[in-house]
Amino acid sequence: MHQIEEANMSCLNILTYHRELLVSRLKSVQCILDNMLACGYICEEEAEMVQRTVTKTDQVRKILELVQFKGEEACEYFLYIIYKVRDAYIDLQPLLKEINYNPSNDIAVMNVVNTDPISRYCEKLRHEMTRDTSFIMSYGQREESHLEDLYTDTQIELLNDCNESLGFLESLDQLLGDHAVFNSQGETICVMGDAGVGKSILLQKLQNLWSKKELQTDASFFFKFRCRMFSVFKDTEQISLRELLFKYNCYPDLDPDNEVFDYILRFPEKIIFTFDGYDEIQEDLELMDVPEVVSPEDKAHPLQLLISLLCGKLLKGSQKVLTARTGVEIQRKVIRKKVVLRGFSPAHLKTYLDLHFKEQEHRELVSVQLDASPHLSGLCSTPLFCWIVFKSFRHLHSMHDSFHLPEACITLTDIFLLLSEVFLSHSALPAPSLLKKRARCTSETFKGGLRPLTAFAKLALQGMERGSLICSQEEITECGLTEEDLPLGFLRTVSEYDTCGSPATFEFLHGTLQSFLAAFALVLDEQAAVSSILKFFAECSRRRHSCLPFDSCIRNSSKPSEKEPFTTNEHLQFTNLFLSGLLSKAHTRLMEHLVSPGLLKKKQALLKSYLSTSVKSHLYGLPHYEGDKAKKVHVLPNFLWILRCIFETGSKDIARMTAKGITADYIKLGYCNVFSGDCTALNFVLQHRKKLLGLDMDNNNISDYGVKQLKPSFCKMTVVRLCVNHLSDSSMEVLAEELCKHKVVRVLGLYSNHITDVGAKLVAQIIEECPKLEVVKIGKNKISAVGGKFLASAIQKSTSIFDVGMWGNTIGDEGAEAFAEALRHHPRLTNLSLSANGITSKGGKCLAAALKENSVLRIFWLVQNELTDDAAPHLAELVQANTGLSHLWLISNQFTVDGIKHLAEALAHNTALKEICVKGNQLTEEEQKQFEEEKRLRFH
Ligand SMILES: Nc1ncnc2c1ncn2[C@@H]1O[C@H](COP(=O)(O)OP(=O)(O)OP(=O)(O)O)[C@@H](O)[C@H]1O
Repeated sequence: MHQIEEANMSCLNILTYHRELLVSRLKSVQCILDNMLACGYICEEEAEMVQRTVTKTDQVRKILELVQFKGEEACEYFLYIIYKVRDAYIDLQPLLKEINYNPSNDIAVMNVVNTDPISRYCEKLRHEMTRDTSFIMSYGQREESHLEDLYTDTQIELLNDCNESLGFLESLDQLLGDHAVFNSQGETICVMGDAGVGKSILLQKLQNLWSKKELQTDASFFFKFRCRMFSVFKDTEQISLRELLFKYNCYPDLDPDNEVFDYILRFPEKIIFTFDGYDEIQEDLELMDVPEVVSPEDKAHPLQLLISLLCGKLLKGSQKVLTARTGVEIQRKVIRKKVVLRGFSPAHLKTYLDLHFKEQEHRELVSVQLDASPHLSGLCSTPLFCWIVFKSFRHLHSMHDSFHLPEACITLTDIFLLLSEVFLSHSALPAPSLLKKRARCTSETFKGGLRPLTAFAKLALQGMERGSLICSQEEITECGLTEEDLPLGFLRTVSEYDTCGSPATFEFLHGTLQSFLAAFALVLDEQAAVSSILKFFAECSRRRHSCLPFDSCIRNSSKPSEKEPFTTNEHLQFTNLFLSGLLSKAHTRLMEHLVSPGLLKKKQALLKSYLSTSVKSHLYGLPHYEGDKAKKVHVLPNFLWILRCIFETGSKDIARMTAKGITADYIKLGYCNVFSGDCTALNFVLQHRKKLLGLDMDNNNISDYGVKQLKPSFCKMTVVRLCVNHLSDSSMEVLAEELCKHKVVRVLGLYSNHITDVGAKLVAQIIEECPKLEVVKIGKNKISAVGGKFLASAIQKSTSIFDVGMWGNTIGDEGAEAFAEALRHHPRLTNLSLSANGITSKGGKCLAAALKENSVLRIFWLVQNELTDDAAPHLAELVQANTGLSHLWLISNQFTVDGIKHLAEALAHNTALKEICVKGNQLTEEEQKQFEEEKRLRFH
C-alpha cells in the first residue's frame, strides 16, 4: 500500500490490514500485556485469558481481537509499545517504517515499561558489566582504583596479515570497526602483546564502555570470558552453549519461554565476545581431541564450545575479540584483523604518571628518575611493570624518608622484589599514618614475612608444576596459608569460576607474579635436591610445541607442526629469569637472611655453571651461514631468554664468556620480539666483545629507550639494522653521536620508523662523517624535502656510499632536484630508490638530466611517483645516453602509450640496460601489445 494512504489509515485498520504479519512476527506477548494492563486498556481477567491460550500465535490473535475491540486508542497504544520497545519487537520495525509510524502527541506522553525478557536481560548484562569492570585490581582488595581514574591509552598498532604495520589505532571504537580488516570472512579480532602490556585492561575498558553505552556498536549482548576459566573443567564435563553464556555471565530473569536464548541464536551479530588470555589454555587444547560442535543445543566440553565459537561454527556472525601473548599462533583463516599492544609511549607514560601521583613532589621525584634511566623508562613502557614501580614507590616513600628507586640498572627481579616488600610490609607494620617514618630495612621485612612468603611461593610453584594458574581454598590451606595471610595482596579471589556456591577459587595477582614466587620457592626450598632449581630450564629446552589444535579444528588435521618454545612456556621462562635474578650476587645479602648461606652458594654455583654450559651449547647450535661479507648467525627467540637470564644474574663472567662465544661477526635478531629492556641485556653481553660486530634487529619493538641502552655497544657495530622499531629523532641523536665518534659503521638500516627532517639531518651527518658507510635504508619515515636536501647533500659528499633507499617519504620535486645534484658526478652510488616520494615530471626531468652525467648508477627506482609523459622524452634521453644504468623501475606512474613509445625507441640504442619496468601505468592490454617485441620493456 502506498505510504500516504497508510499514514491516513486508522491504527485499527492497520492492525486488520497487517494482521497476518503481526501474528507471525510478534514474539514478546508479555510486554504487550503488562503495558496494556498497566494503562487500563485491558483487565486482569482478559490478560489471563490470553495467557491461557496455548500457542504464541493464538495469544497474539487474542490480543489483536481485544485491542481492536477496545477501539482506536488501544490500537494506537499497541503500536506505540512496539515502537518503544525496539529490541523486543525488532522483526516489526520494518512494518513501522513501511507505515511511516509516528506516535501522536497524546500517545507519546504515555508510559511504556519494558518488561520484555530480552531487553531486561540486556539491561542486566550492562548493569553487571559496569559493576564488574569499574575497578582495576590493586594490592588485595583494599586499594582498588577506579578504571576511569587510572586507565591510560597505550599504543595499539594495527597489523596486516603479514604482520606489517598499518599505523596506530586512534580510538577503541576502531577496534571493532571495519578499519584494517584483512579477512572479511574471519570473525575474530586478535589483540596480541607481551606479558603485562595491558591486554586484559584493554578488554576491561571495552567492556566498561559498552556497559555505559559509550562504545560505537549495535551489539546488545556482551559476553566476557577469561580463557583460563576453561581449564577449570574436568575432561569429562559437558555443558551446553546456553549454560556457558548464562552461567558464566548472567542469567536472564523471568524468561519462561527461553526468549533470550532464542533471540541470541537468531541475531548472533548482536553479540560481542571477549576471550582473554588464549595463551593460557594452549596446552589444554593441545592435549584434547577437538571435534566440531555445531548445534547450539548439543552439550560439549567448554573448550570445544570455545573453539566452535571462535571458528564461527557456533553463533556465526558474532564479534569476537581474543587476546593472546605475542607469538601465539592463531590460524589466519579465522582472524579478521589484528592489533598488537606496544605499551606506553613517552607521552602516555607521562599521563599515567600524572594520574598515579596526585602530589607534585612525587611526580617530580619519579619523573627525574625516569628521565635519568632509559632502562627504567623502557621497563615502565610495560604498564604492569610501571604500575608496580609507581605503587611501590608511593608505598615505600610514604613509609620511609629516604626511599628512592634503585639507581643502577634495575632488573625485573628488583621490580618484583619491591612488590613483595610492599606486600610483606602490610603485615609487618602498622598503617603508615600511625607510624613515625623509619629507616627502610628490606631484609627485616622479608625475614618478618618469611612464613607467608614461603607459603605463597610454594603455592605458586605447585601451580606452575601442575600448569595451573588457579588454586583452591584447599590448596591454599595445605601450603600453610591462613585467613590473615590472604589480604597481603599476592592472591585475589576469582568469582567467575565460583558458580553454584562451590568454594572460592584464587589466582595470583598476575601470572608474572606467580612465576616470580615459583622462582622464590626454588631458592627457598631446603629439602629438595639442589639440582631441582633447574627443572624449568630443562623443561623449556625439552619442549617442542605444536601449533594449536584450533588450527587442526579448522584444517581437520590433527598433525601438529613444529613451533619454537617461545610464548607457550613463557611463564616458565619468566621463572628461570627470576631465579637468575634471585640467585644473583646483588641479592645474596638479602637471600642469606632467608636461606642458609651454604645452600645458597651451592644453588648460585649450579645456576652459573648451567648458564655457562647452555650458552655455549646454544651458541654452537645456532644456524650459521656465510653472508656476502660476514659470517652470520641467526639468533632464536630462546636465546633471547638466555640473554635476559644472564642480565638478571649480573654475572660479568657469564656475559664475558657469552660475548666470546659469539664467533660470528653478524648477529640477526630480526622478528624476535626484542623490547627496549632487552637492549640492556644485549648491551650487558656485547660490552665484553672485543671484535667488531654487525647487529640486525629489524622488526622488533626496541623504541628510543632501547637505542639509548645500546649506546655503549655502537662503537663496535659495523652493521646497525634497526628497521621497523618505533624509533624517533631522539634515537638519531644517539646514533649520530656514537657512529660519528667511532666511524666503523658500514650499513645503517632505519626503514619504517618515525624519523622526521630533524632526524634526517642527523642521519646526513652520519653519512658525511662515516667514511665506511656504504648502505643507508631510510624509507618509510616522515622525511620531506627539507630532510631530503640534507641527505642528498651528504650523499654528494660521501665517497663510500653505494646503496640508498628513500622509498615512501615525501621529498617531492624539491628533494628530487637535490638528489639530482648529488647524483650528477657521484663516484660510487650504484643503487638508489626514490620511489613513492610524490615526485612529478618536474623532478623526473632534473633527475634524468643529471643522471646522463653519471656513469656508476646501476639501479634506479622511481616507482609510485607522479611522472607523466612530460618526463618521458627526458628519461628516454637518459636511456639513450647509455650511462651504464642496468635497471630502471617506473612502475605505477602515469605514463600513457605516448610516453612509453619514447622509452621503447631509446632502448633500441642501449644494449647495456637490462630492463625498464613500466607495470601499472596507464596503458590498455591492447596498447601494451605493440611493445611485445621489446622484451626489456616489462609490463608484468
Ligand atoms: N591502559 C592501562 N592503563 C593503566 N594501567 C594499565 C593499563 N594497562 C595495564 N595496566 C596495568 O598493568 C596491569 C597488567 O595489565 P594486564 O593484566 O592487562 O596485562 P596483560 O597484557 O593482560 O598481561 P598477561 O598477558 O600477562 O595476562 C594492570 O593490572 C594495570 O595495573
